[in-house]
Amino acid sequence: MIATESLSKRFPRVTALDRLSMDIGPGVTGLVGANGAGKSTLIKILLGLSPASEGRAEVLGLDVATKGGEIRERVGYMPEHDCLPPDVSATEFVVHMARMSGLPPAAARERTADTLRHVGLYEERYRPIGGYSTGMKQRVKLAQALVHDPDLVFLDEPTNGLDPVGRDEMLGLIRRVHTDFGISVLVTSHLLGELERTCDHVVVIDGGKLLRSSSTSDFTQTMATLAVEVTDTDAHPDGTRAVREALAARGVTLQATTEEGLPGAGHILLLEATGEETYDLVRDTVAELGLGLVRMEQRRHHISEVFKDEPAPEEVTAR
Ligand SMILES: Nc1ncnc2c1ncn2[C@@H]1O[C@H](COP(=O)(O)OP(=O)(O)OP(=O)(O)O)[C@@H](O)[C@H]1O
Repeated sequence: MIATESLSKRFPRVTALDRLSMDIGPGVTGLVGANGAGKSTLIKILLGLSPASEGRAEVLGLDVATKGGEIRERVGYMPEHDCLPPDVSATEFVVHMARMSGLPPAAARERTADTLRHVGLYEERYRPIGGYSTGMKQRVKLAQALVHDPDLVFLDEPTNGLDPVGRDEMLGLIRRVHTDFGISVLVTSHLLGELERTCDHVVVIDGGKLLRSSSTSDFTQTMATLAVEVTDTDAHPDGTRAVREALAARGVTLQATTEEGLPGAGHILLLEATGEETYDLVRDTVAELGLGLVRMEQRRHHISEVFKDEPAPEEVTAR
């Protein structure tokens, strides 16, 4: 679907992409990187909107340097920032975008209604966009990216500005773009955790360089960290320590880091989760010690935190 070969983009003061080589197949792929990693720059080059300084890239087998127009006919794009006209309705806007991509009027109206229904905006479709919530605006942006039935969509930070429920809904919608319509997706985020749940494949970039490109299952195996926080009791005045010792005796790998927990509770224990059985083991251990479980959650990693110590590979093509 997407292939880049030693792709670089240099601005006068910054190298936004640095010899990036990767190969992305069909399905839902996450492009993860901290702010400024080069995600939006890569998307603009892949759409043929901005020239690369060096190297080459193909989207759907088309060279981005010469076939930008054809690429944009077959690829949908949801930009990161708010770019919606406030005084028109979702229907008017999406019909307009469908017409811009070449659909005749009747087909544009029909596809708009279908797409707005799919993104969950059907009831609200005649209200002006200016009165929409952030989540609704993100859905309009998603709808306009899908309306011309592309083979592939680029979604730039679609969960930005959303609360946890809105994020989950958007991630579910993105998954269905692929499962219901067979459209492949490249979705960017600065949170690896949320893409783990949605994507088949994850590409991580940092400072414009490729850090890693692998299937999501490979990631989750190495990344599943469980954060556990317990209360103290008279019998166990340092509850965290008691749990740590009991879990270590049961063969659970504990990570060195601890951090402050909620007021009144102990410190946070970080441990490696190998699967559902780790959750059961923690719950049973805490109960046997007579402690209260304040929280047990899978850690959502901030990408810069996870990868800051890893050396960047010279050139990696993983797929
Ligand atoms: N037109 C431009 N002129 C100069 N520098 C730019 C330009 N566009 C991007 N950059 C720089 O290139 C680097 C990569 O930016 P880019 O927008 O691609 O990052 P990003 O990963 O998409 O992050 P964000 O999510 O914050 O947009 C940044 O240092 C940015 O300041």
